[in-house]
Parts: sequence; C-alpha cells; structure tokens
Amino acid sequence: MSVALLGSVEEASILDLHSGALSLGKHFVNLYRYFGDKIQDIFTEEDFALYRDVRQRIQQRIAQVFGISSSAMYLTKPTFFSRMNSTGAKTTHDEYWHPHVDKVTYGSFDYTSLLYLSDYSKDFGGGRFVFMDADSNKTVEPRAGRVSFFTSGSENLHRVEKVQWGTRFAITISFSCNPEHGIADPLLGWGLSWEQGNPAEDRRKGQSSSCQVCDLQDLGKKEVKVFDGPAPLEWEGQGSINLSSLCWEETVKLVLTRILTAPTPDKEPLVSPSPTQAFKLKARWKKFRDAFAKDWQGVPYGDAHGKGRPWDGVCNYTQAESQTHLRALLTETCAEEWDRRQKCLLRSWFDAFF
Ligand SMILES: O=C(O)CCC(=O)C(=O)O
Ligand SMILES: [Fe+2]
Repeated sequence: MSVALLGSVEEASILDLHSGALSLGKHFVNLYRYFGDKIQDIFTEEDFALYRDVRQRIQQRIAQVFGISSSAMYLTKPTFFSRMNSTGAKTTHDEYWHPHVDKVTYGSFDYTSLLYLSDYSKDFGGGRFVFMDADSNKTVEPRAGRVSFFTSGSENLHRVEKVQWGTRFAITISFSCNPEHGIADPLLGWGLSWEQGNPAEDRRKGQSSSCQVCDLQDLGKKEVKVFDGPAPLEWEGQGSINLSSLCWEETVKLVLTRILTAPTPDKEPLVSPSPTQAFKLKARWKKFRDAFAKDWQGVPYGDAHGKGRPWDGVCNYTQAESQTHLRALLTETCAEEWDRRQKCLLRSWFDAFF
C-alpha cells in the first residue's frame, strides 16, 4: 500500500497504517479488511520496518530535544500519511486549513510530529505550516525529510495554508505520555487477522475512540470496486481503488530511507524558549480560548471539524461543549503539565538530511 494510492482520488486524503483507514473520495475504506491476505501484494515487511524505524528515530529526537525519556512516550493514534493538493475539499474532514489545537482535535496527543515528504515551492505551492502565535505567526516550510515537532496543547495553535498547486505529502506521528493511549507499531500481519481484531484497537478498548474503525467496519460491508488500470469515470468517488497505483511511491520511500541512513545534524530550534515565555504562554491560553469562541461562533464544532473528520471522535460536541472541554483541558494542563511544559522547548524541527 502506498502513498501513491492516496493519489487515486483528487483531494486531500489520509492513510492510517494502524487502522488500515484510507480515504477515498467521500468515504473511508479499511484496507486490511478489504485486502485480507492480499495485503502482502501491497505492503512488504520492509515497508513496515521502514515506518517503524522512522517513528523510533523521531521519538528519540523529540525525547532528546524536550528533555524527556523516550520510554515515557507512547505512540498514539491517529498516525497517518496525508496527501493534500489544490482540489477543493469534498468533505469537511478534508479541510485541513482550519486553525486547531491537536490536543483538542485528537485527544490523546501530547507531542505531535510532522515528517514532510515533499518540498514547499518545488513540489507544491501554499501548504506551509503556520503556528498562530499571539505576537506573530511562525511558519514552517515543508521540505522532504524535515521533521517539525511540538507539544500538542493550545500553546501550539496552528493551521496549514491551502495548497495552491502540486501535491504535498506528510506523515503525522504523535505521542502520548499516557500509556493508556499507547498503540503498537503497525504490523503487516494485522491485515491477515483483521477479523480477530486489531491489537492496537484492543489496547484501547473502553476509551473513547478517536479513530474511524467503526465507520470503516460499516464501510467494509459495502462493496468497494477494485480494478487494474485507470478508473472508469463513473466509478470516481465511489471508493474505487486502482491496483496499479498500489506501490510505495519511490520518492517517498527514498526520503524515508535517507532519513534512516543520514546522521542527524544539530540545528537551532525553530523557536527558542525565552525567560518571558511562560508569561506569554499564559496569555496565549486565554487568547486562544477567546479566539476559539469567536472563530467558531454559531458553528457546532462537531459539524465544522469533528463529525466531518471521522478520526476526530473527541470533537463530536457543540461549540459550548467544546469550550467547556477546552476549559477543563486548560485547568488540567495548567495543573498537571504546566511546569513540565514551560520547562520544555515547545517546538523544534530538524532536517533529517541535506
Ligand atoms: O500536515 C501538516 O503540516 C499539519 C497537519 C495538521 O495540523 C494535523 O493533521 O493536525
Ligand atoms: Fe494539527
């Protein structure tokens, strides 16, 4: 399976190796469920090893930069490849450009990392990542091999500019400090034993799921047409999969491989902590809360950004509810994480090679 597969429909799309979720037009399909043991024609063990090694390398780097123990970080979900292009979003879950806080959107995230797989201004235009800061926005230009990482709370409100042309690939890999939110690395074998359950899902039982597995299971019952060759026009948007595109896009694989083999250079962090940062951040919490209320005035949060994004289960509430939730989150974070967070660098990035 592949990032290239993401190219089979013309809008923003995601591929989650953990759950097997792949967005196709207005739907999600579960690749593991769909392909069963044929998944071995699509993915290889090496693909999964590559993904796992990149994940480990990013995790170690985050731990090092933020001064925490790598063993206290747990891979959490959703973790996914994304593909964005300039074609208008077909569903609200494609609307990646809204300002958001990952902790609110995804629930379990404590640290977000984004590994970019294509170059701003060469492979695509627009599509820069913007930290929406109180004083001024700070922008990260995606570059193949660049990893941007940051704490997932409201100190890092952000958005992605709309992609103007070309195609932008990235992987979102996120970590939780709560072992309860941990998931295992994806394994090729999951595709073979999907019916017996997915170990990562089992570990999350009893927890409000932010993943789309339920939707996928429903979708799994529907017919998805698989064909070889170009998609007949009338199948477009009907969840068709082009088998000929089911291979790792070579450039993407190359980038991942180069990341693993290159030494990690020491680079200045994108944003350095300052003595006054703690004060600024406290103001930031308030500003965010106010901005949040204004931005989403009259818009049920779930409709605009939650229900439309099946992996955003955590956001399926109204604006008033989301504000209550956010307030609770702020209080909780202030109490439990504030000290730790303000001691940390809040953001950093490195280029894995170049
Ligand atoms: O792809 C990116 O640069 C960021 C995407 C993002 O903010 C998200 O998925 O939460
Ligand atoms: Fe985000």
